Amino acid sequence: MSHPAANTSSFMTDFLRQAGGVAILDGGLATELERHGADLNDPLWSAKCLLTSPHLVRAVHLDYLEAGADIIITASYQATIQGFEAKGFSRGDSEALLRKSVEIACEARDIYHGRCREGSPDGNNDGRVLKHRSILVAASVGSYGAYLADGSEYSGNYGDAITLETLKDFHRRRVQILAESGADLIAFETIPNRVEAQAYAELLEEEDIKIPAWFSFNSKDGINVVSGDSLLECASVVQSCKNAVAVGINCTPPRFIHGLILSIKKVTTKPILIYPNSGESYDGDRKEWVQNTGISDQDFVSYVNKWCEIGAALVGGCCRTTPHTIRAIYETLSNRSAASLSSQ
Ligand SMILES: C[S+](C)CC[C@H](N)C(=O)O
Ligand SMILES: N[C@@H](CCS)C(=O)O
Ligand SMILES: [Zn+2]
Repeated sequence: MSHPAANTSSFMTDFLRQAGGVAILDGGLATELERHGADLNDPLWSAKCLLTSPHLVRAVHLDYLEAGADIIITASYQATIQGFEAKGFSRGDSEALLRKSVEIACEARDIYHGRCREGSPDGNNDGRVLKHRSILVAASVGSYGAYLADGSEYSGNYGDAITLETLKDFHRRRVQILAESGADLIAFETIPNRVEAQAYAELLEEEDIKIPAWFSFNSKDGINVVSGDSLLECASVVQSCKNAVAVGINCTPPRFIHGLILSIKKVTTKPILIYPNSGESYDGDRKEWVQNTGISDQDFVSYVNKWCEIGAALVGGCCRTTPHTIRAIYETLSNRSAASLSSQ
């Protein structure tokens, strides 16, 4: 896709129109990597697979495309130049690893489009969605708290030493590299506080970043973002950012999403994105999810139509959701468009 800065205002609305009104995001990337045997108990978390198992990252992207995702999110959530350098990589190699996360996702998209061309004309594709369509690659940028690798993205409390300027400097080079990597947009995800959203917005402007971005916050009370900062203020920062093409919530329990969409709607005209986790909670010391607090795919998906009715325009899943979740969202939204067509 071509997307000079001048087109930013219509970038997402055009894409959503092509997708039939609602676009489907992928589900948990790290979750799937672990399910396939990857050990993510590492400061780089899922980005460790860029070093050890890029083929697995590509396979998981493909699984999500075949489940019906229109947008795939790269394995760069916890890929930072600082994190790679701490492992002994040079600056150049660290930057190359960031680019590699995007290359892997673009390869998966190419392979997928090849499979669509070869797909069976009778539509019998072993349960895979092989439908030629525009697919976006979103370059993930996890927060400073994610880099800390202790689950700090669920507290957002960075201490007084971390300022707007510190955060801009922390993210600057990474954002520049990802913006020039061939990705279609940047996904600022699991943003835990207002100052980090402000840092991203200012960086996009200062560095004259040429691709659009989405901003996605997380909440643990259904009212504010996890740090306790006002969601309305956070979403207003995004509303004022001209490169921002969507604003929303990820990695947050599904039961909170309805109220959060209603809040965001009060302060934005931008498309709203929603990709909740399963409702389980993360133990950052053990790098494990605490079970028994989550919900089933059926329960998750039972919320989807309602979220779209009240304004969600991009819907997927975050941690502990899988290609099954995305496939179920795909089915639900297909039934929804069929029903609205037959009632016209
Ligand atoms: C979104 S959380 C589950 C990511 C992993 C966390 N930053 C850690 O390193 O433990
Ligand atoms: N894109 C990341 C988000 C973590 S909150 C992942 O799915 O692993
Ligand atoms: Zn998540």
